[in-house]
Amino acid sequence: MKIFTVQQLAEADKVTIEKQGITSEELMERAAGLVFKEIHARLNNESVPIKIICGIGNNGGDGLVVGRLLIEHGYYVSIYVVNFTKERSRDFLSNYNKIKEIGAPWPTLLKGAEDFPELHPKDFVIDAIFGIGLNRPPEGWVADLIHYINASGAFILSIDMPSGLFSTKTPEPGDAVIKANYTLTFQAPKLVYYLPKTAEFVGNYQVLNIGLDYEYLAAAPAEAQLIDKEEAKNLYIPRKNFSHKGDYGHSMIIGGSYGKIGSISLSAKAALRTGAGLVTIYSPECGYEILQSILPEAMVIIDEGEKELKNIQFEPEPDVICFGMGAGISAATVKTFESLLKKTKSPMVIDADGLNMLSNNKGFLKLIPKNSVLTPHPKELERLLGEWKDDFDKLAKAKEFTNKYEVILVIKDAHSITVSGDNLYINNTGNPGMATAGAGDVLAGVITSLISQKYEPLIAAVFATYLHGKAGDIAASKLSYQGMIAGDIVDNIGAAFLDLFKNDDRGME
Ligand SMILES: NC(=O)C1=CN([C@@H]2O[C@H](COP(=O)(O)OP(=O)(O)OC[C@H]3O[C@@H](n4cnc5c(N)ncnc54)[C@H](OP(=O)(O)O)[C@@H]3O)[C@@H](O)[C@H]2O)[C@H](O)CC1
Ligand SMILES: [K+]
Repeated sequence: MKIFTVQQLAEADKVTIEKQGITSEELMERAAGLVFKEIHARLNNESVPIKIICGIGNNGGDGLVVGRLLIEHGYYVSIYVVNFTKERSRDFLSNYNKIKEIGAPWPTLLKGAEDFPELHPKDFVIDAIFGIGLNRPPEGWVADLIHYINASGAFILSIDMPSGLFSTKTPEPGDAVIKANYTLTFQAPKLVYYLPKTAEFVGNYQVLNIGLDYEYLAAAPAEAQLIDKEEAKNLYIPRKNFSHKGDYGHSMIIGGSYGKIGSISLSAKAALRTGAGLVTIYSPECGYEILQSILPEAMVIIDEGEKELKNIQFEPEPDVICFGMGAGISAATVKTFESLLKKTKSPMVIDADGLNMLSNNKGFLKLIPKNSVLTPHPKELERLLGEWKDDFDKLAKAKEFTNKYEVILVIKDAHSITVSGDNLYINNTGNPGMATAGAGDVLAGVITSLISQKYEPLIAAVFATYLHGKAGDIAASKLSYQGMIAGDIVDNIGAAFLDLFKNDDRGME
């Protein structure tokens, strides 16, 4: 699903009104009508006190429409208007008048802290103060009102955006931003729903399709792509009936050191479970017996170093090399990594200590084969890119980095983001149970395996991140967030593939 900028959504609004021959008020009625429908379906005429806090723009207008429809359906509703200015949007005003037309009392005007409504933990608060029109931080008593709503303990449903949350910057601690339990948003999710410092304000969310002009949206370049099952399914390459292991490539997993052999075994097992034809593990000598006994499906080549990699030499050349898990950063390992980078021509996957070595030796960056996939977690990313001001600055720096070195970055987080040039792919699978040792090693193995099966490196990165998260979700559904470990992610990669085609007649082919 495409994620658009606020400017694109405003433009889509205009185009829709023109092409569909409707008024902006009709579009508001349509959009807010969908919000009402969702609330009605959930509350099912329950007699919960509903308090709608409206601004004076179109977000407030949405709040008024929702209020009118709820009143007409017999709900117990109080509507408030935050009077931070005398200005009113046109569609706000016409819907303000409609409240009177249905015989309901006028909304209560809030002019300062003395007017704040009483709020109780059992109330259902609808936040319609600011939407995507926010253009400066809320101040004074309006900011206090936002803090007051947050502190009430009531259930908060935000319309379109939690009020006070900008679409292009992250709040500072203490800023006035509604902390929603749920957000109902129009047409497309917003980038801030997925970033570490902003997602917490959004709560759970749902996207309501308000029928904005399809042609405009299809042609508009996406700010980012959200990767869900539909998108992931389109990336899948079916396996041929007449094929052999050579068709699915040879992955080589290089890494490990004394006490950290488990990491490469997880990557290798993940590569096998993702469908690689052949997997070779290249390890220090101390890994030989361990790896041969725990993973009979993999071949093992050992380095001359007993406890660490010292002189990486192998034959034949694999289709793809994954480097770094558990490798350590000793001087000898750094040196042999440098020569590996110099002699490798095809895209690599670089993870963990491989990334640390790149950060410590920035001169290595230009040696990375084009189109390689780097998979840093936030700390590793910071070492690579330097400090950033906020999540937006981080993404700008990441784009610059991938452009400069012609590589692909998978920024691992709750919503991992794959960055390639100016393109962002936001993953929508995964869960907090995956914050566990070895989960990253598994991801590196999945990406490697897909590249060996001739997926383009960018597609491999995006698809692997989806599958890895889905495998984690399936593992968590059986074992809990706490009880799952990285090996369980590996064990459910197959189920993640099957899930792609659940309820689909075509099956996996
Ligand atoms: N296509 C769609 O997605 C549709 C969206 N709808 C809804 O419309 C809002 C956006 O409405 P808009 O009127 O543009 O803006 P807001 O309601 O978010 O804000 C209103 C005005 O408030 C002023 N403002 C901004 N920041 C502050 C602040 N910190 N303090 C005080 N005032 C502020 C600003 O006006 P100024 O002239 O004062 O600058 C805003 O314009 C969208 O989110 C949806 O809810 C439609 O209903 C349907 C289609
Ligand atoms: K809002």
